Amino acid sequence: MAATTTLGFVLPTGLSHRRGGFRVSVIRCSASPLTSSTGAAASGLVEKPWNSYDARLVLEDGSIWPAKSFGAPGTRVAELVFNTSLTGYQEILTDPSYAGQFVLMTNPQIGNTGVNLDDEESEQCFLAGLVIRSLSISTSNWRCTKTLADYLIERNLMGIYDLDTRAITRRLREEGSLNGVLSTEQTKTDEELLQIARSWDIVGIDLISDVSCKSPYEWVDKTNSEWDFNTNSRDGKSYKVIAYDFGIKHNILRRLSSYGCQITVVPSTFPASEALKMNPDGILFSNGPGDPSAVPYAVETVKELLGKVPVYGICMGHQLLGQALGGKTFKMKFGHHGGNHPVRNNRTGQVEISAQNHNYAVDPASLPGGVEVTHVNLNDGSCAGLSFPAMNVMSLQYHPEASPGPHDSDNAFREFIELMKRSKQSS
Ligand SMILES: NC(=O)CC[C@H](N)C(=O)O
Repeated sequence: MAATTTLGFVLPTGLSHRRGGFRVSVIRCSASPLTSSTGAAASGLVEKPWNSYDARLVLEDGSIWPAKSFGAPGTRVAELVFNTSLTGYQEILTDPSYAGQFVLMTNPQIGNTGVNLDDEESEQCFLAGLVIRSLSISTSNWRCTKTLADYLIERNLMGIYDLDTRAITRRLREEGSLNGVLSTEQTKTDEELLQIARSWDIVGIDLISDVSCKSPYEWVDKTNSEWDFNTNSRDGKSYKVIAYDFGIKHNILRRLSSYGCQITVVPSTFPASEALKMNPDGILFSNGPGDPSAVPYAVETVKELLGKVPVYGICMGHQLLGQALGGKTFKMKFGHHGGNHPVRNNRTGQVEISAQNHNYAVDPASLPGGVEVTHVNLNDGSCAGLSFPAMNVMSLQYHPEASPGPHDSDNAFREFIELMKRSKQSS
């Protein structure tokens, strides 16, 4: 049955939603603009120092969010997630784990520190677009080399503002993650965009192959000496580590390097047999985008390495390890994205405030005996870390390297060094 929308459109019949349960009508939602480029003097508002034009965010539940664009033009489909970090938008923009996603920042004002070359977490921006309430009218920071708007345009990345990010976040918390379409194309109707959002899915897609490096390389950069910390616990020894790049963030490599690791980064498809021939002291499985159950080849590689050498998994790496140990992963309602997630370290009883970015998790009930849940997310009780001492395995669902976020969990890098040291001594 065709349905009439609030705008008087008639939705094409057969526009049924794949998950069901959503309202069929298209609903236009609005947020009063915080800035204006037309009649600025008359209204008393400040003239914006960027070019903006109309844009829309259309969500698969039928809600339409008129907005202004400050980034690249175009039409993109992706999964919308919200991030509660107060700052660190540049690290978020360059975190390859966000491939296939739009990131909505809950902090209402973004852009005031601009961007710089040092805070990049990878060479590229892989996410599909940035959604914010308000773009800072002025940019001021001693490290700033460019405004956020110029950066997005240069990287052909979409960015929109002037929409009610608080209302959208509440919707995501209630309904769960939603697919959506961001568009600046006025020729496309709301219904066409809705159709695109509803016929796309992130589940079951291998997003790792697009973000992984194409050939092995050596990594040497440490954390800048001015900003390094936890330096007392270093023993000056060097450990040879192979880092599997499933979308690796540079700060994982900087922290490993600061702790004395000599690192070779290898592509996601690098054969386990070749990795073992390089005789590493340890192997790191990195973070990465998308559905961990959609990359069985990576799980196979992890399985082949288990028990041969100490291994450390971070986020996607943790999820691959969970599967390689015999467990299952599942999609969470809206995931964890932010720099303020409390995690309990079950071994010490201490609580760490952690940086997180994931939509999937390992189901601890699916894991075999002997695998220990070492960390628990205190917001929802989900599994945040694993250990399997018999095979020298450790993993975290979150980001001990921060960037952006607190450094409470940095000690996990020292634990990996200890694991490699003990294994070396006993062999
Ligand atoms: N940061 C990551 O490695 C993300 C892991 C995975 N893609 C998820 O969303 O759960």
